[in-house]
Amino acid sequence: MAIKFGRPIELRDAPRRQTEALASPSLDLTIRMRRNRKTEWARRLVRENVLTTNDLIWPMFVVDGHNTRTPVASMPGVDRLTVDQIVRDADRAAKLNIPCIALFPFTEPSLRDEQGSEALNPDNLVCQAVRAIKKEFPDIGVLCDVALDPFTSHGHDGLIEGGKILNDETVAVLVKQALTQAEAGCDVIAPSDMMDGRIGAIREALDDNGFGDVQIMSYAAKYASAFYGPFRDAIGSAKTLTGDKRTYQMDSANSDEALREVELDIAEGADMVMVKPGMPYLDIVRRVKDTFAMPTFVYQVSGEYAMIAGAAANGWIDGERAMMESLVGFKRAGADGILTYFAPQAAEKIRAES
Ligand SMILES: NCc1[nH]cc(CCC(=O)O)c1CC(=O)O
Ligand SMILES: [Mg+2]
Repeated sequence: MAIKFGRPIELRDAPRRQTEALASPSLDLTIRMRRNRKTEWARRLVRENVLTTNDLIWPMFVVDGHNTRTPVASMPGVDRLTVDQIVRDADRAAKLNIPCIALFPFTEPSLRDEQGSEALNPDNLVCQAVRAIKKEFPDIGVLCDVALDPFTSHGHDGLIEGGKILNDETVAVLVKQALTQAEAGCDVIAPSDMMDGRIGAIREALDDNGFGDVQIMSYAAKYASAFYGPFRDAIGSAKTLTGDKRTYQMDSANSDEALREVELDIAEGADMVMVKPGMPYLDIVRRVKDTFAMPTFVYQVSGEYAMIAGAAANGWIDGERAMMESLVGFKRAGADGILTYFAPQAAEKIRAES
């Protein structure tokens, strides 16, 4: 229906109501969009997208020690947790009906080396946390990040030689890291490293080693982003990172390239794909969902969290409303689920409103 001056063109020549000269100007509108917004019940009735707790994946930071929660300065409200505290928050996640949690370690600097060897230690923090969570709460999903940056002295996701990140050599290590995590009981392997070919290599190794049921969520379209800053504080790689990650993570100017990345990861065996970061890349989420109809996830990363939480802490925005608006925005863009540090707060809000 075409509209001209507020009247459908089809009605252009229909007789208009005779309005006497009114004190206030009255537009002769057939269509008034505001009718559907007039009350809360009407808004609820026409609402197109809903955020539920089923949409949330809660990322957590693990640190060595006992019974300690250490705040991450650049992520107000987020702590690094010792394994016992991780189990406590897993309990909270279960009670809030959050389906899945994601684990990231803060590795002791003395355990970091050029090769990221600690990634392959079956008793590293992530593996300890996975075992502890799975023992208490076998029904909650546990997702583990595959990449070397929490374990390398240089803070890169892969092996380096002469300043260059090696692709194929790194993939061989990532495969071992994934097997180590699967052995510990991880449900979802989530490679965030952006090496080429790692999804296929990990899928094959999982299948060959009796882990055919372990899922892969690929960080398929992951951009080189300034929004990862607070995360690097949280895992302690911000200070040590040499250079940037632009030779392996995507250029933020690109969109078609994201589709090629996602297509390859699907072909290599990814069960779910992810776009990261979130808010500046909603167009990518929409294209990926429309093109592939895959379970599509989005990561609202640390810098996005920090922007909202930081502004809210200063009283500059209503943090709770900004949080919910940003999260439903991901649903509107086509995401099936969201990795977000707001997961517990959002779940509590959803529960309070239902
Ligand atoms: N493999 C690293 C990794 N896995 C998840 C994040 C970022 C998450 C966030 O910022 O919240 C990063 C950062 C990076 O690539 O440097
Ligand atoms: Mg790729």
